[in-house]
Amino acid sequence: MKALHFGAGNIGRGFIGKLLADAGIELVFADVNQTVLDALNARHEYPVHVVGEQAKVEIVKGVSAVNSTSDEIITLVSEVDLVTTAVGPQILERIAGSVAKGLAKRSDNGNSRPLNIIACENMVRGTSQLKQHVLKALPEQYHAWLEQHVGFVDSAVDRIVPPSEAGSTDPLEVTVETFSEWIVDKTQFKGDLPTIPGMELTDNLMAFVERKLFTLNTGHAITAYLGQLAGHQTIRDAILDEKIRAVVKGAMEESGAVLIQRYGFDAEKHAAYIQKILGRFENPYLKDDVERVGRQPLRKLSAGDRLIKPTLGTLEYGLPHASLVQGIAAAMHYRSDQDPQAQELAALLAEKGPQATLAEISGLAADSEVVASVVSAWHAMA
Ligand SMILES: NC(=O)c1ccc[n+]([C@@H]2O[C@H](COP(=O)([O-])OP(=O)(O)OC[C@H]3O[C@@H](n4cnc5c(N)ncnc54)[C@H](O)[C@@H]3O)[C@@H](O)[C@H]2O)c1
Ligand SMILES: O=P(O)(O)OC[C@@H](O)[C@@H](O)[C@H](O)[C@H](O)CO
Repeated sequence: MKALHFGAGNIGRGFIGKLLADAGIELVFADVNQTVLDALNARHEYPVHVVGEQAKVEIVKGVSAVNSTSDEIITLVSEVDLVTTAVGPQILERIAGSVAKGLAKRSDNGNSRPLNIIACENMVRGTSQLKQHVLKALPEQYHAWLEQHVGFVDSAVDRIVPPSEAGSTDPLEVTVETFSEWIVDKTQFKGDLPTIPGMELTDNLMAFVERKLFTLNTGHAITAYLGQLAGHQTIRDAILDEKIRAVVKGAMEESGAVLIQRYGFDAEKHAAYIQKILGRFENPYLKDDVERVGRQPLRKLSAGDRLIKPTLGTLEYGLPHASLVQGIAAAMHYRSDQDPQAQELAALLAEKGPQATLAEISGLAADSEVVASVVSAWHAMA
């Protein structure tokens, strides 16, 4: 079996690529970072530091890499059995063009072996969104062929992988926590279901996607935003701050109450899930900056993402949302010189003020009670 994985970044090297290579799949990474590409092609292996009480270094072997903007992608897509991505939600549209060209070539070549494509991004049904971008770029004459031979499989992916420690000189080295979870929608595959140790199959993906994104990522983002406001550099320092921890736990519980109503989760098990996540944020072996976790605040404040979607759920079911409101207000205070979305957020706030800015980014009604609560929390935090 051969796979093409877009994005040789933290989660690409530290989780998805590692699982595929460990399963004996011939793996080619596609990326745009020339340093990483050159190192992968020079060494064909890299170290993964799995940190925890019993730290170990695992070597991922037998990998190679191509530039994601080169025509090699087209040939690879026409040949491989599996395409995965971990590039960031905003990049999916950018890779869709070459994926579409590769699919057209695959069809022209008469390759009717099933191909499955799995986007491993922090978003709800990211692969389905990639499919829409691919369909837009693919001439209509190939659409029926695509429906017959290409599976677009949605997934939920969970493993905290910060960038390597400052001071590391190896561009390929990656440090990961022990925990990992990759859950894919088994109803969307074409051909036989693959057996890849570490990849779990489900027919109830939405529950898992929302459970992960609206618990871990909701809490993670709020830890980052409140952490930055309180002057903490890392997620660990922030979550060890009792005031922050109370809001983060409160927000995960508020979001959890929505998930319990929506998906019928067991309340006790969900409380244990939250507790475990708090422990993961505290991990003394990982140095995860609030700036990584808070990155791209406009994405994180959008209607379908980790802050607004759970809040909409509380409105739908008439449930409390005071901690989520604190988290949204803190997100609107996020600043980073490295992050264009943080700059855009600051510019919008300066131009339009908090009420109009929040309404524009999140889709919430400007005159709603919840927007008024966020605005007042935002002023209080300033
Ligand atoms: N790091 C984590 O803890 C984690 C965990 C779960 C999910 N995720 C998700 O995985 C995705 C990637 O996150 P990350 O933390 O690995 O980010 P990252 O920045 O470390 O990696 C992204 C990689 O994509 C590459 N890239 C950018 N444009 C590209 C293109 N056009 N073609 C191919 N590659 C391109 C970048 O060069 C980089 O190597 C995001 O959607 C993120 O939400 C991350
Ligand atoms: O990757 P983002 O920007 O969507 O979110 C930042 C972190 O919350 C995220 O990368 C987590 O580390 C990850 O989702 C853990 O599974």
